[in-house]
Amino acid sequence: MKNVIQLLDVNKVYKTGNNEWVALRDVNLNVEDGEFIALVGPSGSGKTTLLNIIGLMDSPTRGHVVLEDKDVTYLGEKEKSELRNKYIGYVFQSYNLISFLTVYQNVELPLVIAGVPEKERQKMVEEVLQTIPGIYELRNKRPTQLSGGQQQRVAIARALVNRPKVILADEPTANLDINTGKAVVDLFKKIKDELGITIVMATHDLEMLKNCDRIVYIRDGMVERIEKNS
Ligand SMILES: Nc1ncnc2c1ncn2[C@@H]1O[C@H](COP(=O)(O)OP(=O)(O)OP(=O)(O)O)[C@@H](O)[C@H]1O
Repeated sequence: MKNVIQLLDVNKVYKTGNNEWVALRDVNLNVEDGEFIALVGPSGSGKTTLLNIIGLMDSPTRGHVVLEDKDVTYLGEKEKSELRNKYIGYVFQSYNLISFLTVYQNVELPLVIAGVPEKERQKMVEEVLQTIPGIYELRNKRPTQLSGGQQQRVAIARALVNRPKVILADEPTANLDINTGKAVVDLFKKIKDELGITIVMATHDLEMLKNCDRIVYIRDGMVERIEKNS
């Protein structure tokens, strides 16, 4: 199987004043095309830092990030942002929907930013609203009129709309009750199975691991162990 993401000896050191904090130490990880990976670890272990580095929102202090055979570690900002738009969809704990836009407009926004013509946008938004169960009928509502689970589904639709290769999800179930959280993880599994999209999800909730292919345990910025899910 082809690797979509490779992390090679990735280190991240944050400097604040005279203090240094090593957030990631020599992280090596390969993610295969179409895999569903969970990053698990306690608060402060480095999960968000790792997702930000994979998602080209932050750079490692040392080491390399390779996306589909291309070393992207030291690309310029412009190239990184182009890759981000075309390659990666993000899902956050707090949904990050824009409150004065409708569901439809929130999902459409990445396409507006990417300059996709209106006709094509309409087709792509309609398609993704139909792919994610239970949100098509909400398309004219605003985020504040939706439940947490519905908002997260809209955020997932927004992450999917530009047909990314990879979805990065940072604690996507943390604000949801257990059943709604499990439904969101089931949805990731469906997206992986039906669309072949690679998913990397950070979570500290061991109840959310059932659908994952591999579980990467992170502790103190290091990969402690990797387990295959049976
Ligand atoms: N910009 C920053 N400046 C300094 N230290 C930082 C910065 N961002 C993160 N850190 C530190 O790096 C460590 C890893 O943080 P990170 O957010 O990646 O952990 P996490 O596993 O995602 O935690 P949580 O589950 O609480 O979100 C933490 O100790 C954090 O305080």
